[in-house]
Amino acid sequence: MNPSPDTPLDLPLAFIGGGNMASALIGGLLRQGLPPDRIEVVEPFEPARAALQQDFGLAPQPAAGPQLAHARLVVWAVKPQTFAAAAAQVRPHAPADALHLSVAAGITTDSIARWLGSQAIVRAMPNTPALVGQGMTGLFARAEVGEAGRELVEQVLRPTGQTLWVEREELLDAVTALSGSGPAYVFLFLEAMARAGVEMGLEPTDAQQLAIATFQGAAALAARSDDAPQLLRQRVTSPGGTTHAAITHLQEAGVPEHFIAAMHAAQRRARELATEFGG
Ligand SMILES: NC(=O)c1ccc[n+]([C@@H]2O[C@H](COP(=O)([O-])OP(=O)(O)OC[C@H]3O[C@@H](n4cnc5c(N)ncnc54)[C@H](OP(=O)(O)O)[C@@H]3O)[C@@H](O)[C@H]2O)c1
Ligand code: PRO
Repeated sequence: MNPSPDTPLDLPLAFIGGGNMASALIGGLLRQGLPPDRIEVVEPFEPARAALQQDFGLAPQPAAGPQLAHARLVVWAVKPQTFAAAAAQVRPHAPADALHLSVAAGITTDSIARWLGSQAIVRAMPNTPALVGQGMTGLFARAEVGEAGRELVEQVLRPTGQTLWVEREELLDAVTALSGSGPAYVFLFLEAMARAGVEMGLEPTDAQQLAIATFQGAAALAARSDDAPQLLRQRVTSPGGTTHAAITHLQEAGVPEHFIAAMHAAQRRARELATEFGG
């Protein structure tokens, strides 16, 4: 279980839950050359099973059973609310030495270890741009997970975008508030910018193109530049100009503070999920 980065992944995997996040990861694995018959999926929702079959040629099953007996890696892509019940169904069938990778928000590795009777657990917090290979995933491994296990997880996630390991598990709640939920903040801004553009007379498709290209361009500039975002912002803001008018309006309305408070709310919710559903 120690594949090099260039070796195509070829080991039996199981996904528990076959919804949005599972599909993003499975798409990446198949693009890497993993044969579809190496992937088992447990997914009780029939339309989700049909989509996995049609999109990826998989044969998902509605319930856990002997099909999980050979899984080397078990990926947990169920909602926090259903994790405990799913773990009780899977535990009798998953191999004792399998590595477990959870993408569930909030649910701690202590809870998962208790539910599964295993210490070999990595927690991941991906985001939906994983679907187009531009995701950002925060990772935390329990002390019992060795280097080979970490490398396996990185290989599974490589086609979905970037990864970042954190040393303390609680930091995953901050990752969740920032990059896990983050695409929704960006989409909210995109909606508002495009709506304003339409109010000012632009065609909806033109407004959308302008808004999306602006996000892509600004993000690419920030990623490639050595300068801080604050300096990049100042370069757009001519004294007494249009940007100054807009930024002044946002600051007077307290938008930056509200935005920071919103992210703290997301972090708090991640902690609440742990206590509500990790018992
Ligand atoms: N979406 C995101 O942006 C995002 C980002 C990072 C992390 N996550 C995490 O990823 C996890 C999955 O989120 P998602 O957006 O992919 O949700 P989703 O699309 O609803 O997928 C979860 C799937 O799990 C199925 N399921 C429920 N009980 C099950 C069981 N006992 N065994 C197997 N499968 C079961 C659900 O079926 P039913 O619909 O029938 O219940 C559903 O199809 C969550 O824990 C979330 O915190 C999501
Ligand atoms: N989607 C999940 C949620 O909203 C976790 C981060 C993104 O709870």
